[in-house]
Amino acid sequence: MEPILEIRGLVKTYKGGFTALKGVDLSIRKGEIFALLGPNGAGKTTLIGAVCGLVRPSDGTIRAFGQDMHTHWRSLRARIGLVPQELATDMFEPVLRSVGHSRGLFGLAPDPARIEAILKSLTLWDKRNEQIRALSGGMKRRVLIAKAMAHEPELLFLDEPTAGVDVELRRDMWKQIALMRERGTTVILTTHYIEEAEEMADRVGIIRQGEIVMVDEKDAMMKRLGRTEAHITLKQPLAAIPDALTGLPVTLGAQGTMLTYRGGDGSGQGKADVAQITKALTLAGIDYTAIDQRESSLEDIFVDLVEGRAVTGASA
Ligand SMILES: Nc1ncnc2c1ncn2[C@@H]1O[C@H](COP(=O)(O)OP(=O)(O)OP(=O)(O)O)[C@@H](O)[C@H]1O
Repeated sequence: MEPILEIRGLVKTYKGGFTALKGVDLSIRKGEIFALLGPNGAGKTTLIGAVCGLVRPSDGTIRAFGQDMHTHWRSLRARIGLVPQELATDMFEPVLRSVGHSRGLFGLAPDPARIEAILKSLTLWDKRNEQIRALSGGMKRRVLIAKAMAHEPELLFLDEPTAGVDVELRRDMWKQIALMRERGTTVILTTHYIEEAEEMADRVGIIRQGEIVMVDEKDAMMKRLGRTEAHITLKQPLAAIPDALTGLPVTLGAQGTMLTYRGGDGSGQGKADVAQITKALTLAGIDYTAIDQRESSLEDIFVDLVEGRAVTGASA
């Protein structure tokens, strides 16, 4: 199936000469939730801006719904929604009018029933007659989502949808996003909250310094890059790593009382290795008092990738 969005060789060099995107390739599948993860300044907002017409690309092509965005701009842009990080306009408008107005901007006829349903689903209906500026930060964010949903986009970008919102609202938003996906909307969200990507995304892309360093199914990424880390506290210090552990990724701490294992591949190999280590220690008569073992999360994987430690490979 043709991707719903296909970005090829996208470059953005800002006026001052800074290149924020260095030839990005990315394909988004219809109906998926795609999380674009990256640290501050990685180029996430620039990438979204290029697709939504807020940033003029310096080079590259963007195709949406099988057509070139540059040549079919108006008709394609109307099918794309954007929830930006902040609301720039409309502060003095009442909620209902502002959200309703979003349809008109994209040339759609008014649909009060739909607007009512959206506002109710975001628990904004009671606030419909209030000016947006009078709402709390979290409520303002809901208004942004409502505005983006109002014109029934097939492809929806959410730029840091839950930055600075409380846990309850974050969970609410995740539910909203899941609902949109159920209705067939393709969702691309940017986030630095790894938890958000881990919770929501089907696929994850990691962007660093204007380059996509990895794109993969979330589950596959965790499996492929997953690691087990185990710290084994020994009763008596050792002078060297026991022979029985030769060949395993084990280090001995400076005091000789802590054996650390870092290895595995997310497939269970790590756990098996740790079991083998403890068995070998017991057989060698080496006592230990504690084992602290954990599997790496998407967060660890992300930090490794961003710091350039992990091997990259998968492509868009
Ligand atoms: N208008 C601009 N002129 C010059 N440089 C810019 C402009 N907009 C962004 N940049 C630079 O481009 C780089 C990427 O910025 P961008 O906002 O896309 O990153 P981001 O990944 O969205 O970051 P954040 O997570 O902080 O929102 C940054 O170094 C930023 O300073």
